[in-house]
Amino acid sequence: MNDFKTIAIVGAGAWGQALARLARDRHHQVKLWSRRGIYPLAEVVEPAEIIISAVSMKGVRSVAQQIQALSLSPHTIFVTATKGLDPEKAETPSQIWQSFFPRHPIVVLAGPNLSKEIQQGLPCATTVASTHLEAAETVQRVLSSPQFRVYTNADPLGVELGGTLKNVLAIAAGACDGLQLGTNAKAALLTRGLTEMIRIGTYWGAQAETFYGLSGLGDMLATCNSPLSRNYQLGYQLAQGKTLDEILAKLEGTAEGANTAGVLIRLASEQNIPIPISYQVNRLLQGEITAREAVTELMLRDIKPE
Ligand SMILES: NC(=O)C1=CN([C@@H]2O[C@H](COP(=O)(O)OP(=O)(O)OC[C@H]3O[C@@H](n4cnc5c(N)ncnc54)[C@H](O)[C@@H]3O)[C@@H](O)[C@H]2O)C=CC1
Ligand SMILES: O=C(CO)COP(=O)(O)O
Repeated sequence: MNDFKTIAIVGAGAWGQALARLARDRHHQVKLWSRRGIYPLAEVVEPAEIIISAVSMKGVRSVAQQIQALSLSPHTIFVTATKGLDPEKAETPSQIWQSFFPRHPIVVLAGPNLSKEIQQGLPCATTVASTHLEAAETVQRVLSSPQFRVYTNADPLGVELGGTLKNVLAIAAGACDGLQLGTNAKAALLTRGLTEMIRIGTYWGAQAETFYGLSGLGDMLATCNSPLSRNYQLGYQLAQGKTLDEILAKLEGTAEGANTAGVLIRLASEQNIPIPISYQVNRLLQGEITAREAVTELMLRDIKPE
C-alpha cells in the first residue's frame, strides 16, 4: 500500500522544522507554513491529508480560526504538537482544535523530543494519542522511522497534559541545578513534581498511568535534565538572579512553561488542588520570590504522609 501522505506543518519554529525533517525523511510530501513564510496558508493546508500544528500556544487559536475559513477534505487529520494552556479559556491546544473542527479527528503528539537532538539525527520516541484510534494509528505509521519510534495512546488529555505540565517543572529543575542543590534534591523535586502532575491531571480527567509514559515522566526526564530545554534554561538563569524579561529577550524560541504556570495556578487554586512546586515556580516567574526562598518555602511545608 502506498502510504505517502501530503502533510502540512503549521508553525516553522524549532519543533515545526524538526517534524518536517522527520516527515520528509519518510518521503512524504511536506509543506511548512509560517506567518512570515512565502506560502499562503490555503496553498499549504487545503491539499493536506494531515495537518500538524507546531505553533506556540499563543498562536493556536488564531491559526485554527484562519484554517477554519479554508476548504479542507472532511478526512483531514489534525495533529497538535503544542505544549501549553490557553490563558483565555484555559483550554488545551487539542481542545481548541476540536472546537474549531468538531468533525475531524484530532491527534496529540508529545514525548521527550528535544528538537535540536532530532535535527542531529539522534533516535527518540514519542506518543500519538487520540480518542480516534484509527487516526492515531495512521499518524503512527506515517511518522515512524528508525530515528523516530511512535507509540499510540488512547488518553489524549493525559498525553497533552504530561507535555504541558512538565514545562513548569522543567523551570523548577533548571532552578534546582542553577542553585547547585545536588542530586538528592533534584530526585525529590522530580518525584514530587510527577505526583503534582498526576494530581492535577487526574482531577481534570486524564488517566494516572499516562503520566508514567513518554509524554509525562519521559518528557520530564528529558527537559528537566537538559540545557537544550528552554524551560530548564529559564529556571537555571532565574536561579542565577536574572530577571524573566532579561532571560526571555535572549532565549532562542518559546519557553511555554512561563505562560502555562499562571493559568495552571489560577485553575488549581479555584479547584483547591495543591501543586506546591508549580506554585513556587509561578511566584519565581512573577518576581515575588527568589529561587532560594522558593526552596525554603517548599522544605518548610507542613509534614505529611507521602
Ligand atoms: N522545540 C522543541 O524541542 C519542542 C517544542 N514543543 C512545543 O512546540 C511548540 C512550538 O515550539 P518551538 O517550535 O520550539 O517554538 P518556536 O518559538 O521556535 O516557534 C514557534 C512557532 O509558532 C509560531 N507562532 C507563534 N505565534 C503565532 C501566531 N500568532 N500565529 C502564527 N504562528 C505563530 C512562530 O511564528 C513560530 O513559527 C511549543 O508549544 C513547544 O512547547 C514540543 C516538543 C518539542
Ligand atoms: O518539550 C520539549 C521536548 O520534549 C522541549 O522543551 P523546551 O520547550 O523546554 O525546550
